[in-house]
Amino acid sequence: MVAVVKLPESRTYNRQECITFRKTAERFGGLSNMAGGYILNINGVKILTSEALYQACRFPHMPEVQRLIIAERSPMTAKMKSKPYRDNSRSDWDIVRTKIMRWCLQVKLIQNWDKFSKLLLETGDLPIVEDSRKDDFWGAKPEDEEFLTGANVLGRLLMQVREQIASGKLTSETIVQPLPIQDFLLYGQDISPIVASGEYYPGSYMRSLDLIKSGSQPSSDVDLLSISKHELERDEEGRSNENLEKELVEIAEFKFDKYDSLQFVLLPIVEKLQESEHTDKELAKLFTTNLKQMRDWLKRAVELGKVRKLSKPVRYVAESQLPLI
Ligand SMILES: Nc1c(N[C@@H]2O[C@H](COP(=O)(O)O)[C@@H](O)[C@H]2O)[nH]c(=O)[nH]c1=O
Repeated sequence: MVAVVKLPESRTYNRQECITFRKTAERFGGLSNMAGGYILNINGVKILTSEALYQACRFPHMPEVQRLIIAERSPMTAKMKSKPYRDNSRSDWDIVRTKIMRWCLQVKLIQNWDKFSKLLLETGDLPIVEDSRKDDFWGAKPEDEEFLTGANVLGRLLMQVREQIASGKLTSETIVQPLPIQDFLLYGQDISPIVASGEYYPGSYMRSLDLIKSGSQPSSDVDLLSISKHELERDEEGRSNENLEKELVEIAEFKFDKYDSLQFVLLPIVEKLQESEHTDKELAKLFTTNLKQMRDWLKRAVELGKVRKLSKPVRYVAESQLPLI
């Protein structure tokens, strides 16, 4: 069955009454996905522009193509890199692309809060329009000197995000949740919740995904913890409630603060170290993060008494060999 995608209606904008942008060097050029200076970090992967992120989202099933796109320094070249593979974009691309674009903008905002929120708010309450020579879906095309016509979906999403800032729905502390769609992946791994600092939470996060997908979006660490509790109740795999209760206690004892959200990070690392000892380099590779980030996490795990650091050579092992789950 072929899904029929309803296209948003086209509108006409008077240039004099709008904020328009075409080139990134213009006054409001930072609103463009092509704008540099808004670095993103997804699952520990540095991505130079929201354009590269958006294009990479086409290919969750082709991590090698994602790598080609993300490796490009120029956003336009990143977009060009995706061109030969476009026919292989995820099969529901036309249905999900607008949601994905909104998510990309939210990530751009959260990880570049000061600069991007300021720019968005400087647009006041004027319509925002991407002035595009050829794209009247994301932008609007000039009719003449005065008017532009198009669906202007990017401009409308930017206005939505602006509204979310003004209403306090989005703040610098917001955790942007991954979209509740199938195969929302970067380099073969589920995309994790996004925070300003770019820290990410592999492993245990997976356990919350079913609930996110079922429509119950966790909004805080507390909610995510309670998800583990739900999981606990509906576990049918023979895992005893007692052990799962223990997991919850273990998680709670990590004493997270708002930015830590360490339950997502440390638990899988500790689990790994219960199987066997590992060096920090091995762990960084296993959890696809950089060495510095992994060392920070290990330091914290050692402080919390969950992991022991061994020397000569330096390696790590879980303090407790008891299964957490
Ligand atoms: N077509 C165009 C821009 N449009 C941008 O391209 C992105 C969407 O790409 P896609 O949906 O893959 O065609 C999105 O960020 C939109 O704003 N930008 C530019 O500088 N120059 C262009 O020629």
